[in-house]
Amino acid sequence: MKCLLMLDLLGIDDQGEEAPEYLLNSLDGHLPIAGDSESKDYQTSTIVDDKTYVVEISEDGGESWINVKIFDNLTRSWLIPTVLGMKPVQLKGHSTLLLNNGRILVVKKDYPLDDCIWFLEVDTPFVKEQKKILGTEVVAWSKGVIGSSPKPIVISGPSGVGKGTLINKLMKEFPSKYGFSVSHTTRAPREKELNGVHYHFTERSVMEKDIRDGKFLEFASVHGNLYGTSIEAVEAVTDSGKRCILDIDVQGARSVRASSLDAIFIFICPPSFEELEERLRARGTETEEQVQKRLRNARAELDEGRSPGLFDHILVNDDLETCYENLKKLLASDENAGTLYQPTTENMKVHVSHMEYRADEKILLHCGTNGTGVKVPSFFMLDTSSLKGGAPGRTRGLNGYTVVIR
Ligand SMILES: Nc1nc2c(ncn2[C@@H]2O[C@H](COP(=O)(O)OP(=O)(O)O)[C@@H](O)[C@H]2O)c(=O)[nH]1
Ligand SMILES: Nc1ncnc2c1ncn2[C@@H]1O[C@H](COP(=O)(O)OP(=O)(O)O)[C@@H](O)[C@H]1O
Repeated sequence: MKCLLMLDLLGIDDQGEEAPEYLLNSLDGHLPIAGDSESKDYQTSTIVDDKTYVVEISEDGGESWINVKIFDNLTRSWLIPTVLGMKPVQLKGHSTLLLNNGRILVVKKDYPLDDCIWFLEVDTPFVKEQKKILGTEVVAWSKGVIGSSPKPIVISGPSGVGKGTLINKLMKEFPSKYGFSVSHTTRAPREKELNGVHYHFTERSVMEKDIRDGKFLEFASVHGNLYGTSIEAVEAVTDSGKRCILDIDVQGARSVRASSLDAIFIFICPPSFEELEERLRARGTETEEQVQKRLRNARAELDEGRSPGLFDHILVNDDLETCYENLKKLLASDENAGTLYQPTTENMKVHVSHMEYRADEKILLHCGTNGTGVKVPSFFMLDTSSLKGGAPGRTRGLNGYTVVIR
């Protein structure tokens, strides 16, 4: 059984002949763990170069969880990888299909389309980078999202330049369009700052553990405190259909640039260093010592911010209203560059039972039942040709359409 499935993935059938037209990996092809016919445990295997990635579901007492292990076909030994990202839960079965970009498509059995598509990244740029950093085998999960999403906006600039002021204006004028990524920080709250609104104010030890557990898209030590953007902070805003705004320092912007998050990067400059100093003092939220530290750091940030390749746009915040108008213009032109695809919810109430690879990065999903549980054969063509993002967040940009068989 196991052997058969692997041959399927290679595009060869059990007669040793080339599989026609597409690869078929049926959800009915779950592999009961050998020697335990009563077991509700399942596994699928996918060969990528010298390695076989085994995704297995274990069930116990109504709970189910998913494990990934790797068989090294050269050394004939098992490897336990570091697993990053948000993983699927409550699986009743699954099927896997190798895509050509270091990702394995994992489809949960008997779930609606908007909750059944997952990606296990095994050889993407993000995973390669993490392998180097961690020195272990790495795999990373991300949830697939049908339809495109508005691009997040990263705003950086030295302390006191007016980032918060500009972002507040934008959120006030367009509350249903923009959402703020609430960062975590170890710094103490300022007067009037609310936990969960301006920041998640966090103990350093807790934040360090969450960083180790892979919950952060980026983090940096800024002015002596730890700041970081959790993956969920960004994805929750984007999932709600809003354009996510990140107010992060230049180091954080660099990390996001290197991540899979497809964002627009804006750097805010002061008209002069003297003006920056004046604004920072006039705000009156920092001690003199803290002001001095922020000003020292500002010089380096201004140099870095202007370095080529990091920021897409630089705005000078001299007159506030002028800068705000320029920011709005810039965001409007960027918005128009991409058309948003939103599939109808009707398409998304079906339950998937099989999948087949077709040409042009399209995958045909066989959907057995409709939303009311009535058995009606239906098909959904999943288009993976315009994927955006990926682990450790969401894989967005999936397109699709129902297929009518006449
Ligand atoms: N890398 C990173 N920087 C952040 C994050 N949140 C805030 N910052 C940056 O940390 C710096 C200090 O922020 P804050 O203490 O609120 O003071 P402010 O700069 O005077 O507004 C600013 O440059 C913020 O952009 C984050 O999640 N990640
Ligand atoms: N264009 C501007 N001209 C004068 N003061 C400004 C301008 N933009 C912001 N400010 C003021 O400067 C101070 C710092 O702005 P803030 O938004 O808190 O900066 P940041 O978030 O970048 O640290 C605030 O008191 C704000 O009211």
